[in-house]
Amino acid sequence: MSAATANNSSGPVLDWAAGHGPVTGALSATTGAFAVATTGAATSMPPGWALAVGAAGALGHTVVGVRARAAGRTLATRASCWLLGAGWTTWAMTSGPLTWTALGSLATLGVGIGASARAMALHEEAREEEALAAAQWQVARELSAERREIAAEWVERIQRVCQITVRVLAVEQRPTGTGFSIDAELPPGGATWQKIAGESARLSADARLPHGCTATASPGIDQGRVIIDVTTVNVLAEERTYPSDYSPLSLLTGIPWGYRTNAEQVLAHLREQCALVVGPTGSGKTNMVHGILAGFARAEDVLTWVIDLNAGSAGLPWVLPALNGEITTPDGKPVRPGIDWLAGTYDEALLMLDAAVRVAKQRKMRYQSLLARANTDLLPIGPAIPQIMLVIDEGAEILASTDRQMRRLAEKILEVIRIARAMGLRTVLTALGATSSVLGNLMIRREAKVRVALTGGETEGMNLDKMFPGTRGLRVEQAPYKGSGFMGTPESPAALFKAWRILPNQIREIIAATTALHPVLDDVSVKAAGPAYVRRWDADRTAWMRDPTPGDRTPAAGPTGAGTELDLSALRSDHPAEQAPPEEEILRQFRAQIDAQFATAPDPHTAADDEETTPESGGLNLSALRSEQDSPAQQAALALLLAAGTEGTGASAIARALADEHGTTRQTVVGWLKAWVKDGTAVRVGEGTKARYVHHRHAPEQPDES
Ligand SMILES: Nc1ncnc2c1ncn2[C@@H]1O[C@H](COP(=O)(O)OP(=O)(O)OP(=O)(O)O)[C@@H](O)[C@H]1O
Repeated sequence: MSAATANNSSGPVLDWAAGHGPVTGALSATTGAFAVATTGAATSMPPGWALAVGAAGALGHTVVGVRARAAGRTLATRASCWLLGAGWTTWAMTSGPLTWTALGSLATLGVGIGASARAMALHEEAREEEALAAAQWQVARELSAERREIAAEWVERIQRVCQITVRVLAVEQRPTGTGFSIDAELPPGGATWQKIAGESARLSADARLPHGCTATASPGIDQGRVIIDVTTVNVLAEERTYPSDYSPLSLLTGIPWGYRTNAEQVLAHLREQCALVVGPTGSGKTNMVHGILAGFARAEDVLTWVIDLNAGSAGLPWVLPALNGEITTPDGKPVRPGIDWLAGTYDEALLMLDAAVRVAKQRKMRYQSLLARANTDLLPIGPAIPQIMLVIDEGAEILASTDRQMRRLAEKILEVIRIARAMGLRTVLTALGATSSVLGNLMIRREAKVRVALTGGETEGMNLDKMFPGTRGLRVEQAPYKGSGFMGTPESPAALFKAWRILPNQIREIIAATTALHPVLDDVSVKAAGPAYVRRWDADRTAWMRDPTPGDRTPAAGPTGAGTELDLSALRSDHPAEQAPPEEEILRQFRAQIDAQFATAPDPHTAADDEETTPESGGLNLSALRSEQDSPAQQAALALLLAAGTEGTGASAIARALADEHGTTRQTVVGWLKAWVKDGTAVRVGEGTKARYVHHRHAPEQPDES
């Protein structure tokens, strides 16, 4: 009976597990012992029973304590309470518990237990923490046991497959749980990381990795080390949209073009390199070009010029929403196109390439002193002197063409590639196939080392060995998904990758988000590029973009629905009542075009200022100027004003720059500047001889728009 009572932890006396404080704990031990002793004496219980009660109490406590994860030393104290109590009980039962000696000794025992328990309370707290740390250490130990297991497995595998005995220094597991990386030391005697890289396919097969997962080797911290990245989850199979972080990028720190099998971004470093993107029809090439243009749009030191002779389809989604005034910045201002120039026709492409060659040559001459000062032969590219990235869709096919006209374009493309590296003009060429006419070209082989092969499951014309010479173990079947393939750069050896999916809506979002980021072409380059550049958004030059061939457009449903595209005649009739009056709509679109033409977004006049927009009232005076005085000289002057950035410029400087080509006098320029200040296009800053004019985009504060 007593033993049963002792084992019953919910009993009134023997309940040690119910959160005793130091005193009640001791009391409960002593009173419990007293109760058993009195009961035992009264019922003539044999003294051995009491000992059994104590032992049972101690045992019960240990079990409960273990369940409650009490610290080891606390358990010992609790158990000893029981054993002490049990010893007293045995003695008292034999000598009679109600003697003073017996009671006094029980009280002493209780106090002793109480004191010990008080000390224990403090100790317990510290001990709990210690225990927690120990538990964590245990987890870490188990983790490193897992790492040790991975290390042992791969040392053995590399030995068996590559006949190289490496020593693993570290195993890092990816937080995303998609695989791990092994940092290993190569054995002395000439083993290289390339030898392991060459056996990638066999290692992957040996490890029975899922499809799309690889074990790839790359150089370690020095030539005696190797990093082996093992992917265990196939991230290439899933569709990932272009990251929604549109923060500014720089060409100098690399532009992300997609992600690797370990879900890490892969960067293209294009300050000196050209790029070649090969992808057969349906592989996701157009989508990838959009991803590339998105990256360039985010770069503060890049202006993108696009040539796409397939009706400009690669570039149109980056231009039309801005040209048509369909989108605005978050604060309601019109936006600049996401690219700086789009050539969709042969003639426009020729103009662009000629301008590019002139820019390269002029930069070389005019920036001599800058190069000398900076002690470099590479033009210091930045927001003030941006790099021009020429993206030529199916450019490789232009290079391979035997057509006489195409050969002219090809020669100019090759000239840009050949002469313009130091001066900050580089190309991204796409190709339908990695044909020998593309890769056989020495200039491409030498200058275009940023390479992408989009396979999308296509095996035809996919000569990966030629695309990525020196890299073995790449197999087309590893990348059967659209938008996936291989990418290699001088910084990042060729390996599996996938481009992000990007849809027209996101392109529009990026155009709006990056409009203020785009640099302005430097003065030297604007002058070199000449009217061909300054007038690139002219109505006659962009007429092809506005060709109303149905279905040949981006999904351009504008804010007012049907009729918002640039079919101006359509705007004059049949308007639903809720639409803006046709005149306003026409003017709004006209403004947007002109704004885009001069790359002058944001428009100082919002749609609400429509009374300002009639030519008579000045409005966006560029419109008025277009009709009355739309001269190349004036456009060049405006371009110079823009190019002058926050520094601004003056009438004399502009007149000097225009004198040779246009014969413009200072007096004329003064007249223009005054008109521009009046209509808000320019802001006059400084006084007296320090007075200068700043384009409103670069003005310290937006000018008052009234
Ligand atoms: N990165 C990607 N992720 C997921 N799906 C993609 C990706 N890229 C492309 N796709 C899919 O593949 C289809 C074809 O893509 P895209 O039009 O870019 O290919 P393409 O090679 O340019 O073909 P075409 O030359 O016929 O236009 C897309 O409609 C889309 O469904």
